[in-house]
Amino acid sequence: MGTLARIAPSILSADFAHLARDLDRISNADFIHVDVMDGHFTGNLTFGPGMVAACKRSTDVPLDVHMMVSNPDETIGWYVEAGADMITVHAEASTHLHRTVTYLKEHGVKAGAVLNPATPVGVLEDILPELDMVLVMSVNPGFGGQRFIEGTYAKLDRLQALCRAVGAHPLIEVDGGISAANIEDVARHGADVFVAGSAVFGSSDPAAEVQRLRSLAQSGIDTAEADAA
Ligand SMILES: O=C(CO)[C@H](O)[C@H](O)COP(=O)(O)O
Ligand SMILES: [Co+2]
Repeated sequence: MGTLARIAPSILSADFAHLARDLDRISNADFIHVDVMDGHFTGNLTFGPGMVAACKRSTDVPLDVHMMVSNPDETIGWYVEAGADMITVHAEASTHLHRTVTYLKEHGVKAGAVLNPATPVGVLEDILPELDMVLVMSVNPGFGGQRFIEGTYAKLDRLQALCRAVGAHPLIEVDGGISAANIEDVARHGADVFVAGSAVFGSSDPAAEVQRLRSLAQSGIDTAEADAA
């Protein structure tokens, strides 16, 4: 079987006053994407481990915790304890990425690294074989509802080439400005996990939007795999 498209709605665009209801509305998602921001690495402040633990109590969907924080090594244990299934840390913020990835694996948590739009894929070359996921930011981190940066397509191509060169097979997640208008193209360039905040929660039927995005992404993945065969 070929690669499966996975949709990770970002609760950054949920109604925080009705979080359990909104999590229920996306129970067909593949991951719940939790954007942790510290007001320092990003110009915005969002969730801490209490929110991750609350999500864990409210949904069976695996939690994909995106840590947009300075010095992630200092606080990553909080999110492991809170029940994160996958944690991604920014390459720009982590001074000991190999140690962090090793720590996560030892604690049974999937490990990923994130690249800001201006960070070249080459910085991950030596750690790629250890990673469960690479998250490519297609906006500058901090806020939902931003416009997708078109240079992401070429960056995904470079990441695919690097993965092939080192024999690594991480999931490739893309985050920021993903919608029905571009998800098929993003999938054609090698992504298989798609974060969508405003597109999902801006819809009157979030579950139907998750399904629509997944079908479009799957068709992009299938096209790319047929072209490569
Ligand atoms: O990490 C993020 C922002 O830093 C969010 O995950 C992202 O922006 C999702 O929101 P949208 O789909 O509305 O762009
Ligand atoms: Co995110």
